[in-house]
Amino acid sequence: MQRETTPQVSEQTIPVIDVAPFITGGEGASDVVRQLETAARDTGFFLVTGHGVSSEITKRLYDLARSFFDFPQEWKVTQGRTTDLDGGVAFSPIADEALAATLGIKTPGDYKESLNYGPRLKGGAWPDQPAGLRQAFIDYFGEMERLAFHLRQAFCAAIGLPAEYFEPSFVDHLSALRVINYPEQEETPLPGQMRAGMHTDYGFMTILRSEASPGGLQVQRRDGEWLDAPNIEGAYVVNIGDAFMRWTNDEWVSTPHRVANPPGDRKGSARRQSIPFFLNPNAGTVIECLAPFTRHGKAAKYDPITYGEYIALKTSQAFSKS
Ligand SMILES: O=C(O)CCC(=O)C(=O)O
Ligand SMILES: [Fe+2]
Repeated sequence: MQRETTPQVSEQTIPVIDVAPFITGGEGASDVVRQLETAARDTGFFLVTGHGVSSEITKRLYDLARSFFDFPQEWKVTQGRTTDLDGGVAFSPIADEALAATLGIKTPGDYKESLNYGPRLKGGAWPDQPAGLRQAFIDYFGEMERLAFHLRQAFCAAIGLPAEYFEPSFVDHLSALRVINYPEQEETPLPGQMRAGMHTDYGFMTILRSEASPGGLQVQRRDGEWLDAPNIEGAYVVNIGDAFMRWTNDEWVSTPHRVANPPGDRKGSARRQSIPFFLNPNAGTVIECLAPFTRHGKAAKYDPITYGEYIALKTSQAFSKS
């Protein structure tokens, strides 16, 4: 389904899509594919329900990460600070990262702290408390891999590619799982400082477990206005990343988003914890305009690049905030 014109801004919302008919292969699967495609072209953001992700595994990771963040700062900063272990953990303290730097915008570091893990990413030794933290990351990572597999297959159906087209790119994939704690803000943030500055995600797609809170996820519309992402219990927010946008010749969009500060009167009651899973292909994957996006005489906008080269560039930008 090819769209001829840019949608009117007023049509731009973040749809909620029940993906169960696609996953189970039932009636309505093609309707799911159509809804996903429309969302991926219009805002690049949608919520999914009917995804089959275990609520027990989600809750276990949420609760254990929360216990970790409750430990004193002096102890946390000694955890996961080396980078010599595949599948280790990395702790990133408040203001360590400024996401807006990836868009060339200079801001103070984001008002958040996070725990980061990927089976093929380097990190440090896991803390011995809270017990079960590592296993909770591993189990949730598995849940995300399963949902991501179904979504990739649906994307292939939407684009007109064989269902398994992307699978070689996800052998030994470089995906990352992050739990983010946005603490209550006792003090007024520095000028320009946000919970997470405006950015796009780097990779293929992100699957986010969000949380309703004053000061939450906002998505930028084409006219520059910010939409609050809806919060639906048990739903996941999915968005297209830059690498996939490039793969589709910019037809599927990676949309800027940010996490707003809580309003002044809610500073002390606005802790928020989110869990993004960044789905990334393996380093050798060549990102090169997919054939269906050069139909009708359209030219590929970008040269081929390996994902390894691409991610190295993006990451170095995010951590150079001075
Ligand atoms: O916490 C959120 O809701 C979004 C975080 C985010 O966009 C990111 O870490 O890339
Ligand atoms: Fe993001």
